Amino acid sequence: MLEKGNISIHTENIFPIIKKWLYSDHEIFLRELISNGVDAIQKLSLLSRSGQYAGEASEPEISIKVDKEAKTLSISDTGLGMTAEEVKKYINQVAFSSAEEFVTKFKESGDANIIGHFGLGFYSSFMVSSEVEIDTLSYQEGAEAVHWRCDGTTEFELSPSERSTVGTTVTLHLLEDEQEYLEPSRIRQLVKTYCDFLPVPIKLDDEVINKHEAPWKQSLNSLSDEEYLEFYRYLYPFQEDPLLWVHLKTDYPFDVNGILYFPKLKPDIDVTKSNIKLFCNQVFVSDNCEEVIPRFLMPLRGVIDSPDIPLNVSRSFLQNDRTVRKISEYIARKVGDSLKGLYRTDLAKYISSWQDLGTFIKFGAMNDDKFKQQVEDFIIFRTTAKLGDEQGEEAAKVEVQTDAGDAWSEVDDQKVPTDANGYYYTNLKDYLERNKERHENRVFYATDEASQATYIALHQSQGLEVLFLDTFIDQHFVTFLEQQYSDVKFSRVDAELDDALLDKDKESEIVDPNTNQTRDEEIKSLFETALNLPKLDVRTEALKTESPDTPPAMVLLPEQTRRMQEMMAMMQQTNAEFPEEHVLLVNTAHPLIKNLSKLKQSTIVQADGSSSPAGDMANLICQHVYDLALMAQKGFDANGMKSFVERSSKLLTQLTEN
Ligand SMILES: Nc1ncnc2c1ncn2[C@@H]1O[C@H](COP(=O)(O)OP(=O)(O)OP(=O)(O)O)[C@@H](O)[C@H]1O
Repeated sequence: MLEKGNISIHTENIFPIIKKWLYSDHEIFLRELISNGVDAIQKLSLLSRSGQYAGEASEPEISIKVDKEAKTLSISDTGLGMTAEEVKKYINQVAFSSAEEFVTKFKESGDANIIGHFGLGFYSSFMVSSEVEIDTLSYQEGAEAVHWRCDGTTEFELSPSERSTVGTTVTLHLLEDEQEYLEPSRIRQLVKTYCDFLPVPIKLDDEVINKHEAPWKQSLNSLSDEEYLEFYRYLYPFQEDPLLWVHLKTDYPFDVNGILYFPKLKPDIDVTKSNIKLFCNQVFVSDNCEEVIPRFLMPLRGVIDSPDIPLNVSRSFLQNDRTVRKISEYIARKVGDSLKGLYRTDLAKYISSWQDLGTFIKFGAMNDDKFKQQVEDFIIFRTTAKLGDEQGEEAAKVEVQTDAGDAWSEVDDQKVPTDANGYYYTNLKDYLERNKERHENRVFYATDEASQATYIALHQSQGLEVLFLDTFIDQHFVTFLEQQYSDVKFSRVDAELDDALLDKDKESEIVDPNTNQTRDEEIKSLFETALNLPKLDVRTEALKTESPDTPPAMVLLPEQTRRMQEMMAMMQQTNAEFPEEHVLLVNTAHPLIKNLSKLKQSTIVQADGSSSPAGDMANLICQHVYDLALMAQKGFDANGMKSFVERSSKLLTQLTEN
């Protein structure tokens, strides 16, 4: 027996406390022991490279052996080993003092989250073992192999060892409850989870069981697209391929490596849960990076590896840590840069990915001012403008000299790209610039192509450009944009009609010498009487377009009223009801309305005050016109549809009777 002694540990009953609180995380012991082995291997290779170790270094490897009979699990490395003095210093003092520190911290904070992140290192082996042995031979010249044994009390034994190769073997005598770690499948699973990307081969019964290449550690230009995709498929099997990716790599002022992927997003992305795997020096730490990356980056996937992210601290500490904040800003900036890069170099791909990228980018812009500044010119909107038709022709005229230098040929690769459905896209700046002359600082937008088709068509017929803001985030995004660009007003196509759509020059002839009513006033009161809806605002205007599709009337929802309604509905978590207060704009230029006016003039008020059949008919037609306008705006619910059908039949009957 070489030496017997007492491990200096001041916190009494430390074992039961740690065993209890670490219960759910027992498995991390393997990660800790393997990473100690990898550290030792890297230290030896450093010594060898700097000429401080001239001996023969064995092939770097970690070897795991299971002895089911003896109920032992051993982890061997070909690292630098330890002398007896080092065992006393590093194992008895350092390893155990980190355990002590853990208990103190745990007592202070009472935060169970620190457990998972706490590198208990060597000490964690006692969570699963009744006894732990170390056999180690230091690389140092003349060093003697040492055997250390401890049964989980504060007593240890140090004696000579048979070991003849430089390196360390840690042997665990597994507790009765922990025999699962004798199963090779369990060991494989743990290695795959925590140690897959460690830079050293890890062998189980002589077979390498880790991937041992970490793609994110490779230099930026060394990976092919196929390799990035392969890595993604490895991390997220059975998922659709990602749209694009960013390779992060910096070592100053902090050390961060990683690959982040933009997945194809479901419309209902969960922005509260991160899918990014956090590593520390290639050792897997956690499946989420919620404290480390900005919230808007949560939908991204991939890996972030940084030894500069403190792991042995609580969540709130992490969120307030300066380095972590800087890292988070760095990641956001890199993501912004990569989007910018794609926009500039491959607009067609950018547009085709917009469906998935858009929500994410808008969310980011709303949440992070720096990100917004980076991406604002790359936030694009589907537009009704036929950008390609104008610019495409121009582009087609561009001629370049061919390689031979003797001929000029036309190229049309400058064509404005569209999405798969042939739609064009624009950013806000270009939209405002293009439409400056006609409607300065005013943006017309639609939120639903189908239900707002009439309104969109009307705008298009007068050459007014409409943007589509039709994803779930756009309602907030419009408000956000108006705050950002305080001069710019957004109005939905059905909110009010621009002067460009109205014929303001038509004369207002007086039609009734008795009442002095103009034709417009007469139509207005005709509708008001027929509909009898006090909250409805009936307005008359002559719509400009000559197209036969121009409707006889349209329902308008003033922008602010509608937004209030939507906000209230959102707060109460209901669907916005169709507001009773809306505008019925009657198109006096429409033949139907002109005829209606004539029909009205033929109305005879009878002696008992009731109107003649012609008056009835005028009323019914007013109803019908209003119904059609409503239908173009929102459709009917069941009751609405029933009365619509009833009224229609009544009207048609009357028409056929006459
Ligand atoms: N396999 C090994 N080969 C050589 N030295 C080792 C080995 N395992 C542990 N040591 C020494 O013991 C020390 C304490 O190890 P321990 O795992 O408790 O803490 P750590 O690795 O320093 O930190 P952490 O708590 O992050 O794991 C190490 O710093 C190292 O010097």
